[in-house]
Amino acid sequence: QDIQVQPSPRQVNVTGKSMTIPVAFRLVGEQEANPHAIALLKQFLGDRLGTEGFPLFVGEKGDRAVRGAKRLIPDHPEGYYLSITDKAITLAGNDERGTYYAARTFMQLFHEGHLPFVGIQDYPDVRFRGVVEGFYGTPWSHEARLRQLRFYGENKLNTYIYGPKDDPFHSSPNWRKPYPAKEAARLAELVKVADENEVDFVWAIHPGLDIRWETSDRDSLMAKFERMYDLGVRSFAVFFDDISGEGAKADRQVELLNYIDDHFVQVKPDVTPLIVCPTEYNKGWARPESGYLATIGEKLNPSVEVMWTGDRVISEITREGVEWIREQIKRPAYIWWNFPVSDYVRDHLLLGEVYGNGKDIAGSISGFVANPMEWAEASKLAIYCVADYTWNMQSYDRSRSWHRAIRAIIPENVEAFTVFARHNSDLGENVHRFRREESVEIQPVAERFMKRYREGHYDERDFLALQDEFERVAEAADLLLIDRENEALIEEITPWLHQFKILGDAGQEALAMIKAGERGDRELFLRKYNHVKALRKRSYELERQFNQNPYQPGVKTGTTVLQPLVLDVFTEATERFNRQNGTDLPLLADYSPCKLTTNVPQLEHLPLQVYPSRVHLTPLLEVVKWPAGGYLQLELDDAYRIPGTRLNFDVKGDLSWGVMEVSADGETWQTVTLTRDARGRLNGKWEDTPVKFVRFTNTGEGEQQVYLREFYVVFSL
Ligand SMILES: CC(=O)N[C@H]1c2[nH]c(C(=O)Nc3ccccc3)c[n+]2[C@H](CO)[C@@H](O)[C@@H]1O
Repeated sequence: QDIQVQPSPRQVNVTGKSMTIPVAFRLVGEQEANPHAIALLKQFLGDRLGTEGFPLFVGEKGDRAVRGAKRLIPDHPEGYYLSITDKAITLAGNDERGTYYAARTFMQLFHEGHLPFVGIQDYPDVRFRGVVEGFYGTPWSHEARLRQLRFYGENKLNTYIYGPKDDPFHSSPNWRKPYPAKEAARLAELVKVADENEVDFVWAIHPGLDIRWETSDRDSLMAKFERMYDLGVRSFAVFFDDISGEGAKADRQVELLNYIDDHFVQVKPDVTPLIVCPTEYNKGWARPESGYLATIGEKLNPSVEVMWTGDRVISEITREGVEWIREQIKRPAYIWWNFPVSDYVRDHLLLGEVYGNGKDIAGSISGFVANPMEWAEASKLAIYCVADYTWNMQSYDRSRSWHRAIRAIIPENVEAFTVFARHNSDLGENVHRFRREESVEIQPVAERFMKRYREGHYDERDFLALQDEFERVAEAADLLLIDRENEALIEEITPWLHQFKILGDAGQEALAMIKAGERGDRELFLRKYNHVKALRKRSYELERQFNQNPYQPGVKTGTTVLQPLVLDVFTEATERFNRQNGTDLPLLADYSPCKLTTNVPQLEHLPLQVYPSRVHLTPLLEVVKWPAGGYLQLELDDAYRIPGTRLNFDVKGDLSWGVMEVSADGETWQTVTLTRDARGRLNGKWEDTPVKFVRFTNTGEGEQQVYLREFYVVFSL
């Protein structure tokens, strides 16, 4: 009998027998047991609960109701013993949270009108498990946070750290100020719901950007913690990440932290250990010569938890890595795992499996919290898997957990969401060089197909497999776009679903180009060719319309395997068509809002990096010989304001020989004033009237030799 419990329990003894769910239950131990566990059971059992009925014994170790199970309760924090027999049900916690978790497990055992006869002894590997809302970008909404806390209760996660970088009352400028009444009331509600779900609501403060090491700021911080305590907060953190200067000084930080610990945490009867995110929070940044970590290890009160992101800011957590930091800080590290956070790849969704962290780290860490995406519902896939991983590492199975997560999050559209998540998991190139697998199953088929297609003899089975995958992509997008069971999730991912639909259609049409070309059906080929180009333009327009942000605007999907495959098939099929028909159809499927024309030979084939609201010329390493009268012109697909142009030719002295101009019609031109910044770059802007053309011309007498270090144009409607 497959007992499926999330997270995977440690020890399960099944008899293979079960009973029909009793029509009535009788709670025994209600007065002594964890009231949240009792409330949960009452809500779940509803009118099955009465004074008569099948006995359900609930309580903590030492309570009368479960004294018979005392020896069977695991002696671990949050551990529990659960037993279902034909005589009675026992839910016995080693502590209050253990009882709550026993109730959560009990609820999962109801299956198709039956309850299995089972004995479970269970407890978590990692002491503190959960989420740190610690990303840059739009903080989660209040409703999203409420849903998160209930999700953590369902998945035995016991920690939520509130630390959104862009909350001005968490960080600068208002960390010293109390929250306004409305925000304060919302935080109080979050604390209440967290408590009901046995989650520690940890309020974090991020003072380091402008803290002054004076009594006044220390008192401001203590006062803020008192305000948060009045709202019900019983767990606190101080984040010193991503700061420099005065705020980054280890001895000052330690002095403040020890003061808080001594005069607030240790004084209050019900506050959990203080947590700090240090400034040197990963090994890549740790500088032994700075003595920063040594100061933390030697001088910071041992009761203070110290966070750590691993060998790098974004990295997999290894046994070697956690042992190293444990030596430095003289205590087990409290892991801040930067996944599935996507605030540095905001155009991507990270919906893939949770993998790469050691299964042997439990004994060397005190906590493990995941930093999620700004997309709260979409982050639940990874959070569900982190709950499974941190509860029972040895039994963690990345694929099993991921599939279960999808079924838990969107049970009515499992297949469609599985297809969608499979192709939305890698980050693409990024500043942290952190990558994830994507499109794993179809990748070898795609690679083999393209190789053999280019060689002139692809396998029809590969063709059909790819066609089937693109059909599934298109189907999945449409099914999910009409899904109403998890509207909050669909609302978050809708831009990506539209992009996914376009990808599915474009893939099918690109493959149809191959068949049309093979049959010599020119008319059909051209129809498919034009359809793919239209789809790519729609994709571009969608990128400009949704998810606009100053960092990675736009909507990327299938970027590791499927998108490149569409472009490769399109190009190869078009090249063959051109050869067979003596035509010169452009080979690029990608729509570009910008066309480059120039009479400077070295710039003729310069690739453009086109983003939803700016276009960059690819820098050149060699010297560019720019003749007198030489020009470089960008023609945009529409009329735009040009809030920013920048060029850096790395030339000393002024650029009096050149002029930057704009035009609405390509006939009448206006000069753009360029000002040199501290780094010698020339910046300009044109916001008076929308223009379609931007050009730079050598209006001097002779050839100029420059380095094309940087040339970009920012445009906005
Ligand atoms: C501890 C930590 O990761 N802090 C922040 C953080 N900091 C960084 C940096 O890369 N910080 C950095 C890099 C270079 C120079 C200064 C700061 C990444 N992240 C996370 C992912 O983007 C972000 O969500 C998080 O708030």
